[in-house]
Amino acid sequence: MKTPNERFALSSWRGEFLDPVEERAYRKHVEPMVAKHLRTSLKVWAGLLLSFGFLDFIALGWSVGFALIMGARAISAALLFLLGWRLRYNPHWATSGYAVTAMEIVGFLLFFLIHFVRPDIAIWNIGVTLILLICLYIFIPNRVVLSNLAAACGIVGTLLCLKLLGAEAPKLVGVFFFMCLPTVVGFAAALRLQIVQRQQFALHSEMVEINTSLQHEIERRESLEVELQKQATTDALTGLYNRRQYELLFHRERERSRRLGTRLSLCVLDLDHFKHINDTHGHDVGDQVLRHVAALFTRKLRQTDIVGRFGGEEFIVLLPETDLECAERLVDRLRQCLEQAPVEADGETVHVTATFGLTEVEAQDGNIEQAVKRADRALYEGKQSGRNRVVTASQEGSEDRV
Ligand SMILES: Nc1nc2c(ncn2[C@@H]2O[C@H](COP(=O)(O)OP(=O)(O)OP(=O)(O)O)[C@@H](O)[C@H]2O)c(=O)[nH]1
Repeated sequence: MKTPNERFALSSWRGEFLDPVEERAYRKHVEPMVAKHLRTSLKVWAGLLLSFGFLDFIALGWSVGFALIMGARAISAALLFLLGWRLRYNPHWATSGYAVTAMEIVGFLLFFLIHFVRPDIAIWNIGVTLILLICLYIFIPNRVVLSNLAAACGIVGTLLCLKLLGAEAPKLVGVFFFMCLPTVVGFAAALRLQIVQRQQFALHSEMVEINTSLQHEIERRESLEVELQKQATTDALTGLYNRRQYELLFHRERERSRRLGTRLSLCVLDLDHFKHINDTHGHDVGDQVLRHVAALFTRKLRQTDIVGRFGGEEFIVLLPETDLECAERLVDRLRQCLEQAPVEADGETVHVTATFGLTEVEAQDGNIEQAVKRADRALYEGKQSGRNRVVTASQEGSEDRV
């Protein structure tokens, strides 16, 4: 794993990232903006080329020389427009810099023609070359190496043209130094700009990475919180509410039924001879039976009914908006369902029954314990009188239902 300093190290003379992966990422990042600016620059370049033809016409009139220069201008402008159009579909050409470098070299070659057709404006031609040299570093975005190459073509070509037109060595040396000046200035400015832009990109990338890892950390902590919350409120084996959570839900439901004046019933149930199931079929099968019971009750009851596991093989069901009579019918249906739905576990069929103790939550019940105690008493009676039955706890005593 590279450190940020290694990843974002820059070449001091190319002004590009030494790491090719980072350089590619940077170019991709700036591609749309660079391609847009380059397209505008190419249009301006082509417009200037064509409009300067007017000066040639004033100097040369309708002549072979004018036709040659205008032809060269028209070819250059057409190539510039073509490149601008292709950039729309290949925006990476802008950041790679090769296409525009080739265009500049072709442009220089056509420009050299003017030296021969209009030797009368040699000083003007050299002046324009000086401006072109500095423009190169703007036209080839983010690639000073390629700008240097195009500038070298421009300088060597201009000197060659002047030599062919008979310029002496001192003049050539003077022009050479003169042309080096904008080249050095353009190179230094572009290199500095390139380095600063890439440094900004490096900072931006680091920020994005830090943000992303922070986001992941937040998500991890959120899911951990959800998991902890689940562990704190539910029973790991059955997924039902545990005793602690059940007490909170009981209080909420009791308050609601008091406020709305509705009835609330509570049922405690205990599987019959569960120890025997464990001893005969093993603890794993016993666990499967507990899960089966939890799933069956959750499926058969309403969404508003609340099922919990109070530990061991004891379950509790809270039935909002249900009076004792309705609750008794409903719980007896549950009892029958359980009796008629044996558990298929590890190739064995295990018949399960349960005994249910039922009570209605009363106004004077301060907490769940009082209601559970009544239901437990009824449950105990049910166990005593033969199991697999619903026993209702009432003020006077308990009523049996088998
Ligand atoms: N497999 C399994 N067994 C459990 C779990 N919790 C408690 N038990 C077992 O449940 C059995 C409860 O046995 P008892 O309290 O004697 O009750 P019982 O055998 O159902 O008898 P009655 O309630 O009188 O019908 C014990 O053997 C416990 O070990 C559990 O999470 N998984």
